[in-house]
Amino acid sequence: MASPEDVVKNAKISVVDFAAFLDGSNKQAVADNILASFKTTGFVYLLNYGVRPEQVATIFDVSKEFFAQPMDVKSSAPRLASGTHHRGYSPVGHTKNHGPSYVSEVNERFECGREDDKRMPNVWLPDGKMPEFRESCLDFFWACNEVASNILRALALGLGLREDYFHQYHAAADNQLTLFHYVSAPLEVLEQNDRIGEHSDTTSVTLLFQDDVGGLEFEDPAAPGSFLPAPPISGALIVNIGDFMMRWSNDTIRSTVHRVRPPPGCQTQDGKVPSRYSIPFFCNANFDTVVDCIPGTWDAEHPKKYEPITAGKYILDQIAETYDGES
Ligand SMILES: O=C(O)CCC(=O)C(=O)O
Ligand SMILES: [Fe+2]
Repeated sequence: MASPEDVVKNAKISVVDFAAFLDGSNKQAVADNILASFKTTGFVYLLNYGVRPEQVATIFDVSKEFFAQPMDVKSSAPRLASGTHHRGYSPVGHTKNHGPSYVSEVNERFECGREDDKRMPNVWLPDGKMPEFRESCLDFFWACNEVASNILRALALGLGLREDYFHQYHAAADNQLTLFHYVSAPLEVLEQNDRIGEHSDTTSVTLLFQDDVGGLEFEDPAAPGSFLPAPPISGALIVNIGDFMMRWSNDTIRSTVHRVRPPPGCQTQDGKVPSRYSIPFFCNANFDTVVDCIPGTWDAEHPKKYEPITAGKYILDQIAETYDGES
């Protein structure tokens, strides 16, 4: 794993210690640093973001155990055929890369949300299979929801707004937790089929937990079309802004294109790139609340570029395209 110092030297993403925001000792300075990183790269690394390392380790263990189940077990919690129903298990090949090559992506995933979401009910394993799985996923979902709320408070302060400005727009927790398993595969296969293709997220903010394998890359804001690594840093969470927040901020903060490739110089095992596990948490504004450009992001000289919209309409229109709709 890279050290924070290496990342600061080699990449453009800031590494920010969130402790002084959470304990209230230096909120504004932390908020300003986070906002500055979102404006330049769309990403930030956060240290001391408020989740115990053991809780993160536990969900990675649970994820590994889930993906190690036989296919008939995993498939007994299938993602539904609708392209917009992002719940349950999707095997390798069920998503397409929307980048230049439009090939299948070499990952399997499990997606879930809050348990009382009537529009998109969760899809769990049948009773008796990994009995702790549901509770572990939901515990981690709510831990992530808390982290995201704190980041949105920092973002509001950075933007010169009331700290709870974003709260009312995210109170529904219309969020999604995804467990990803990028399967081990020969390098040639991964050179022709992305682990995850170039995309930007549709969210307000995304939290990304990754193991120590690496391979996440983001588009260099200074050189569109070329990518820089966002390597794992021990104990740090990666946070990135999504398209909805970029639009909401009248394009004053960036949603940056990113992808997952085999990590540069990775050691193959038996000619194969090692598998990788990651856990993104997609934090969305309430699907039913109309939002208009954030105060302070527009004025007579920088008029609003966008009409008011709900996150539900915006996001569902976009994610329907990501799945092939046949499975
Ligand atoms: O697995 C990763 O590192 C990135 C995942 C990602 O970008 C996504 O699911 O939107
Ligand atoms: Fe993403």
